Amino acid sequence: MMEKGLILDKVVRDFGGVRAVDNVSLSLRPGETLAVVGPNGAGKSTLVQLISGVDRPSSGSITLDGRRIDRLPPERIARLGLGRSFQTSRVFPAMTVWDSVLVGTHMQLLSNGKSGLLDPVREAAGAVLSLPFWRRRRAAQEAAAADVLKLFGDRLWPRRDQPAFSLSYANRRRLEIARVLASRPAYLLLDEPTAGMNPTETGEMTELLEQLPKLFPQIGLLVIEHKLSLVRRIADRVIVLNQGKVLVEDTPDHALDHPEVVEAYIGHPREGRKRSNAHLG
Ligand SMILES: Nc1ncnc2c1ncn2[C@@H]1O[C@H](COP(=O)(O)OP(=O)(O)OP(=O)(O)O)[C@@H](O)[C@H]1O
Repeated sequence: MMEKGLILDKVVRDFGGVRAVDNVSLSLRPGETLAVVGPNGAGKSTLVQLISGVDRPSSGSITLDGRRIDRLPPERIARLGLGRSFQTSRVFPAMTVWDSVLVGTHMQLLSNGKSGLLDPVREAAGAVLSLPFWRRRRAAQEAAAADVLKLFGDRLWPRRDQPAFSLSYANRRRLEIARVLASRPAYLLLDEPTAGMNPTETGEMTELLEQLPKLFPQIGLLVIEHKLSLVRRIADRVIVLNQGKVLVEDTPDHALDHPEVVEAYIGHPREGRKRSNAHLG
């Protein structure tokens, strides 16, 4: 039977003499939020690149819903249902907020298509002649785009006609997440979603991430994040990486209060939870 989930089995990535990812096994199931944390150089970014197909493991395997993906290019992996955001925002600068999110809804069509491609003649005819199938689909896409933009409160919806380049840094990051959400991925990989955000913006993003499993109950969320207070709030499970290896895998409180984890983060074992919280959020 097909095993549902994103599954890494003994994944290794060597760069010359440096083993950036060392025998990492993990699984993310539909409906689950998994956070991956670790100090600088732990291998988090390399892991993201491997899962999303930007880089290939030196050994080991990665499967998505039973299908090997570790030799597939990123766009194929995206069409199989893995959406991702980047550490720095990657939006189309001249496109409006609205059109950017509509592009996301279009990605969903591609991943639903059997071959991953739409019939160009039918599509062109639909658009030029405004055929019923095309109008119906367009209306559904517009409704989906509006729903996703409204998830971000008044941050994006009132700015929907603005080009992405005119947005603040935080709004560009929100837009990137909105676009990938609009593609309705089965699994969503968020690479430091609050990087560069101030405490208010981080708080809003935390609330949104808390809401996502309620809004999209089947989505599997994999979040790479430095802010451990956010991780404590959103994650069902936490994997702590250190020097490429899985140091601990547990519930947030157990994982983040584990003495080895505290030591890996701050260089010495902590003396009490209160003190560790000051460092570990
Ligand atoms: N392309 C590369 N060539 C050589 N070494 C690399 C390469 N990419 C990563 N590394 C090394 O692999 C190790 C893990 O790096 P990685 O960027 O994955 O860690 P990280 O946990 O994402 O760190 P940070 O939190 O600082 O982003 C580091 O020692 C890094 O120097």
